[in-house]
Amino acid sequence: MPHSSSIFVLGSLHYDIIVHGPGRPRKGETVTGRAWAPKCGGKGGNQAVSASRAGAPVKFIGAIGDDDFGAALAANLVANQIDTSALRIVPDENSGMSVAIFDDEGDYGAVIVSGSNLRIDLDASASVDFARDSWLVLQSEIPEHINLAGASKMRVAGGKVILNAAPARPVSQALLDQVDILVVNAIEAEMLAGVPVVESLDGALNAAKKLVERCRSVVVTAGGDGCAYADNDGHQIKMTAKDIVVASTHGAGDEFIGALAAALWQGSAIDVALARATDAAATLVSTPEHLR
Ligand SMILES: OC[C@H]1O[C@H](O)[C@H](O)[C@@H]1O
Repeated sequence: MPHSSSIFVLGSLHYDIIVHGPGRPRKGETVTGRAWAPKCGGKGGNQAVSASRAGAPVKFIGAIGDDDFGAALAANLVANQIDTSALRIVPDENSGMSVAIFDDEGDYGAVIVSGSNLRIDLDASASVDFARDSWLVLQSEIPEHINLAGASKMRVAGGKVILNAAPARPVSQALLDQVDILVVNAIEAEMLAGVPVVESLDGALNAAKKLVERCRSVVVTAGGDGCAYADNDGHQIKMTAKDIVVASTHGAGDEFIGALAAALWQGSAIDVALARATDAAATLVSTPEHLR
């Protein structure tokens, strides 16, 4: 494995506010919550931190506003040994942010405001030096044309591309043609496959087999059950997750993606990489937010 290669995460940074309350308020209602906590997030940021903690060198390509939230998001990347030389400050825009409201059952709903994440400028990031044996990790929280430009550039350089098509939105075939591994959950799989997907290991495998018509290889996650993989060489894997007590599922998919990318960058075979990703997500989900 050449030392010049890295994992590049091109994506979103959000300053997350996590609210724990009795549930989401209805129209016109004010409810009293139990606790709140700030957290550095965004699917891109979370995946970068996960990959770095799993032992890979990570460079982040993104954009923050010139505000305290942006400064905190950048500092969090640096604290996690992530190279921020391709992180741009957009002077006239707010940093991205998200509010997630958890109910007492541990389920949540969230609102994200993209802000500076919509202003990522790949061309202005002179320090983006994609190389052979590198991996590019993308999500669906930034404009698709930026994902497509990044994916095309990485493929030309001879590297590999992972697209976590989250949150659910349509993805063009032009982008999927540049992707080596597509990772989706059941909801995202339904949108991309155009058929209902049952959240179970068998449901995930069926969806992965269907989505291979659109992308070379596909991972469909199935929550606490694990995940399934299929590729256009006919390989299929069902990976069972270990039983855990759920503390919070917030960011579980991101932990999975980061660990998957790190394992693949380290040269692991896909079955080993999926096992590591599944374990990493289970560990995160069983760890209370304040201990992460
Ligand atoms: O996957 C969790 C992430 O999604 C949203 O982007 C939030 O910012 C949060 O950190």
